[in-house]
Amino acid sequence: MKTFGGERPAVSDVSLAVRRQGFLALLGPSGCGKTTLLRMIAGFEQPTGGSIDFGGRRLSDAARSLPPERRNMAMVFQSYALWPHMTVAENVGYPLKVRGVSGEAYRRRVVEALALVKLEDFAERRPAALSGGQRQRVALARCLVTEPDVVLLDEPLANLDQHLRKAMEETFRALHERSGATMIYVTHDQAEAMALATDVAVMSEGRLLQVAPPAEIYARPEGRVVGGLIGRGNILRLSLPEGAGRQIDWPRLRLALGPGDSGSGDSGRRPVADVLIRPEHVHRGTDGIPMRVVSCVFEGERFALDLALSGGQRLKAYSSVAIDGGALVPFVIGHGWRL
Ligand SMILES: Nc1ncnc2c1ncn2[C@@H]1O[C@H](COP(=O)(O)OP(=O)(O)OP(=O)(O)O)[C@@H](O)[C@H]1O
Repeated sequence: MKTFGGERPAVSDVSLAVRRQGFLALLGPSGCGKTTLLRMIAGFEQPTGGSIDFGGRRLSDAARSLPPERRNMAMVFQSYALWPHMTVAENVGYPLKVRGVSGEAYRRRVVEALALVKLEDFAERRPAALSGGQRQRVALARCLVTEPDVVLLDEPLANLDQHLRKAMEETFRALHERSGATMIYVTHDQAEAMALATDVAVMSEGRLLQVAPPAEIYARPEGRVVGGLIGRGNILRLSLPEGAGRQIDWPRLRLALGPGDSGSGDSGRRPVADVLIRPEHVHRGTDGIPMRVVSCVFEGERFALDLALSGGQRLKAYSSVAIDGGALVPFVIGHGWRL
């Protein structure tokens, strides 16, 4: 828990076990407390309640806190904070100098760290002569040179363009495999989190909502916030019979969407539930129910459809062919997930 004196704590009720050598992505909207949690793990902030342990050792609680330099962790920030007057090799070697490493050991470790991020040929350049992605890789090498147990990354790709982000994702994945470090990665980009992480933790308003591997959190999100944040899809309000389970199949969905309810969910006869429908589970089919195609947008590899149900609720779907806007077409929903 961390309170800065405001009414609501920046972080509260976060109980989280990070898998050793795992890659945990901390995901959530702006201001939800991701950075504060990361800074507490690093030792830059002290919790006002609760505690943080690492490998059986207490790092901090409200009474005391081990200083950051004694945690064997390294943090990479959004702004790379490289020293402009130093070469790439000098920037990377700086943390070793501070620790009193010199001579052959110093040279070997700088070369190894530069090789990890594939910047061996740039050792003598100054940061000003590098691209954004290369600068970020220098910052990464500087953080890995001390062989930290834990690498903390605060939106490290936020300042890069879309193309570079993709390339850097590859770098992160490879680095995670080769370095053996446990990584904790803050982002508000869910696609990035899903692509990189072994586990995704979703936060909202200072609280931890769910922690699970990417495929698990995508298929079985808990609640509207996680369902709305992870992947694409729509949340329908549907009246379902008691004990319908979490995975709702097409016969049940058809009944809930059928004449009478019309998908409005306000029949008043049965409890109303939030059901997440992924676009890849919505298909054209003769045994489907008619939906109005509101728009059909070409996305390169496919068309993205916006569909309106008779009760007014909306669905996304994909199609390999274009469908005229305004057409009334039967669609089947393979299954949905009750949130
Ligand atoms: N030093 C501070 N003093 C007072 N309030 C703070 C401080 N640091 C953070 N907060 C508040 O704590 C809350 C969580 O902030 P935090 O930076 O952890 O969010 P975040 O999820 O990392 O957001 P973003 O994605 O925008 O960086 C916010 O309401 C913020 O205003």
